[in-house]
Amino acid sequence: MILYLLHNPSVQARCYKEIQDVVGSGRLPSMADRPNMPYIQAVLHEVLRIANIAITGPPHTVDEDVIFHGYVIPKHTVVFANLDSVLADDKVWGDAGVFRPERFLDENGQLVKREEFIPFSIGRRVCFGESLAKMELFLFMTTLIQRFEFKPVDPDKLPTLKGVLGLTHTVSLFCNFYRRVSVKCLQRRSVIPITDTIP
Ligand code: HEM
Repeated sequence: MILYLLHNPSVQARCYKEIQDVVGSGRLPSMADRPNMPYIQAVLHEVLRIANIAITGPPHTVDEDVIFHGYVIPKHTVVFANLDSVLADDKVWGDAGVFRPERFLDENGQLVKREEFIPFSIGRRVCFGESLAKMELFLFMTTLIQRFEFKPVDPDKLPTLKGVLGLTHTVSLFCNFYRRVSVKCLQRRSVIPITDTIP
């Protein structure tokens, strides 16, 4: 998410404004704030869609012969579900390659559920940690954006959005964290240590 915020400073600014409007600077964001922060939720959805970390999910096998779209998949064949075939499909999203959080908002600015949003897969083996992951992402990102502004190390050269495909789909990121003035208002025990540049 930090990488996409570096590339989209106006999105970062709008996230910060929503945090200021709903939480302010005097306390930490909590899960009780989440329903009141549709824009940040839309940004998280868009990051999970466009930068899906588990493109195929783990391997599964079919436990009986299956005919799928005219193809015979014999019993015990190892199969991978290509989640990106939906998450990055222009026929579904129109402009799948574009980072556009608004696609998850309705005309009133409220979060909309899209059945094609499947970064955690679907069905019986859907990700066991989906709720936990969404909660962690919300709390981590709102807390970080409340305290820091993310800026590229070299303003003339943004880090690449191109991912590295391995067991998971990942990126390498170098970025500067600038402490926001408002952080002074937070209680000391809630201040986290920082370094200027994170790998
Ligand atoms: C952004 C974060 C995460 C993403 C995108 C993600 C995505 C996925 C995907 C695509 C699968 C494969 C589902 C399938 O086989 O069809 C999966 C499985 C699984 N995930 Fe996650 N996951 C995330 C975080 C977590 C976390 C935080 C936990 C646990 C604390 C977790 C626990 C699991 C488990 C246990 C399975 C296997 C479920 C099963 O086979 O029944 N995941 N996840």
